[in-house]
Amino acid sequence: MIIAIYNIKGGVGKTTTSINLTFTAAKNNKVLLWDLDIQGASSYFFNKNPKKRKIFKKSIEKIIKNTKYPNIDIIPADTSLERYKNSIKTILQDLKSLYDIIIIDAPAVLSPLTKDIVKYSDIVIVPVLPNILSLRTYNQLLKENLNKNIKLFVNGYENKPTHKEIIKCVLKLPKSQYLKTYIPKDEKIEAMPFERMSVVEKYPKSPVSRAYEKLLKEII
Ligand SMILES: Nc1ncnc2c1ncn2[C@@H]1O[C@H](COP(=O)(O)OP(=O)(O)OP(=O)(O)O)[C@@H](O)[C@H]1O
Repeated sequence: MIIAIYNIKGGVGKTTTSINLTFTAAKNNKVLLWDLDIQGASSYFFNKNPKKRKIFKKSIEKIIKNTKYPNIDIIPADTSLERYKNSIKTILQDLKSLYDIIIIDAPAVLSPLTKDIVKYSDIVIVPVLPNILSLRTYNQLLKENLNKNIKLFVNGYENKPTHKEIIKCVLKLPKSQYLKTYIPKDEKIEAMPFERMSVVEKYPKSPVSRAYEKLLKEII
């Protein structure tokens, strides 16, 4: 199954979600995390730096890196994303035969590449912050009509009136457009990059880790 984590808007939790879902999924599945964001934030968690790579000189399998986690492989960030032009569909088909779950950390732009990722993924999950503007950007993405399985979920939820209002707005959307699991705002998440560790790994029984488990279940 290919799960793309994407939003046109930046800073909404795409990398945070990619990393934590990767570790959650890896408990029972062989997982590939493909860091398609040139900033390389997901790669950073595995001590990998973005590279300029000539993908067409090598098959996709050759650029996959093992990690110290037996169930997690990664394709680290690549600064020359134009190399994937017109080839995403075939690449994803090839990768699908090698892994149970492929998680794509996609960049916050609406480009031919991200449109292809959205189009050829089995599900696109869209982290939205609990505010109206974030919901509005999600609608912009839906209007592109790229995939019928594009679902938002709220990230960074706090138990306060404005956030409760946003949840009410989400629950009024057609069921096909949202995941009902939301991820709470948690300081442990902000600390993740300091230790290059996911919260799921470090605090497996915390409410936020349980929320990621629930989110993955809902996705699958
Ligand atoms: N649920 C959460 N609770 C607390 N902090 C969070 C949460 N989700 C994300 N953050 C913090 O918000 C910031 C942005 O998150 P992240 O880097 O995952 O977003 P992004 O969408 O990948 O950003 P970019 O568009 O720059 O790639 C980070 O500092 C992260 O630690």
